[in-house]
Amino acid sequence: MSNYKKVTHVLFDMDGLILNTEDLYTVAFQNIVSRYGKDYTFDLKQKLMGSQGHETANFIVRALELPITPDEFITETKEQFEALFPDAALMPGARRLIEHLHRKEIPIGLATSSSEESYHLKVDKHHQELFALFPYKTFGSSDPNVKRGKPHPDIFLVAAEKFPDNPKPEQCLVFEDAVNGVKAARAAGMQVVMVPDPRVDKSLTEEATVVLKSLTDFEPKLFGLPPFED
Ligand SMILES: O=c1[nH]cc([C@@H]2O[C@H](COP(=O)(O)O)[C@@H](O)[C@H]2O)c(=O)[nH]1
Ligand SMILES: [Mg+2]
Repeated sequence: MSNYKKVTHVLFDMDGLILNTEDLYTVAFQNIVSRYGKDYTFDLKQKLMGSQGHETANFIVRALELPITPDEFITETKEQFEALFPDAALMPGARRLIEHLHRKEIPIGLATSSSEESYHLKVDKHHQELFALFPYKTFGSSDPNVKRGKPHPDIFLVAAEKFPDNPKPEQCLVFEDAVNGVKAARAAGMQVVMVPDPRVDKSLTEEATVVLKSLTDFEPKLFGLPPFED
């Protein structure tokens, strides 16, 4: 018997999963903390991936003992993001999977911890057509219904409620790159396909239902979704 349960709806994380914005966050944050002689290590980054903007600012200012306020940190990030995010590239396999599910009329939703403003910076220049395929979008840092960032389940529960036919959590499959995102999806009662950064320690990927090196390796049939035809 298969360990995987059939799903009918799919929710996508964005940063580091559809778009390679994680490398850009690393550059942006390193540029800022370098001004104060600090390092934005992967260990610190992992703790922040999936959190909301204000949570990130509070955490990083405290963790690195920066001599600025969280609001000042947010102001500094804006300049970096405006320079870096418009040229964000797609992750391998993201376009093929999203277009496939759309073509097969599987309901898909976006569940990003980004703000709506940050979403537009990342998408408007090069990726509008692809993201137009998502009829339902949830922006964690902008949506008052998403009270807490990942690893809390709030965002996936709010995102699932947007589907008009009210799927149960177990009918939803989540795609995530981050440890906090996987925890959030599991806490919401959903199965989750994880495509982690290769630097993530294996012991931190164990909560995922499936762990893949790339979205190109995903087999929809495992979860009762229509197979690729190419
Ligand atoms: O190096 C970082 N990556 C990502 C984040 C946070 O994670 C969110 C993206 O999470 P997700 O992939 O779950 O949408 C970003 O909006 C940002 O707040 C961060 O703070 N630092
Ligand atoms: Mg992500």
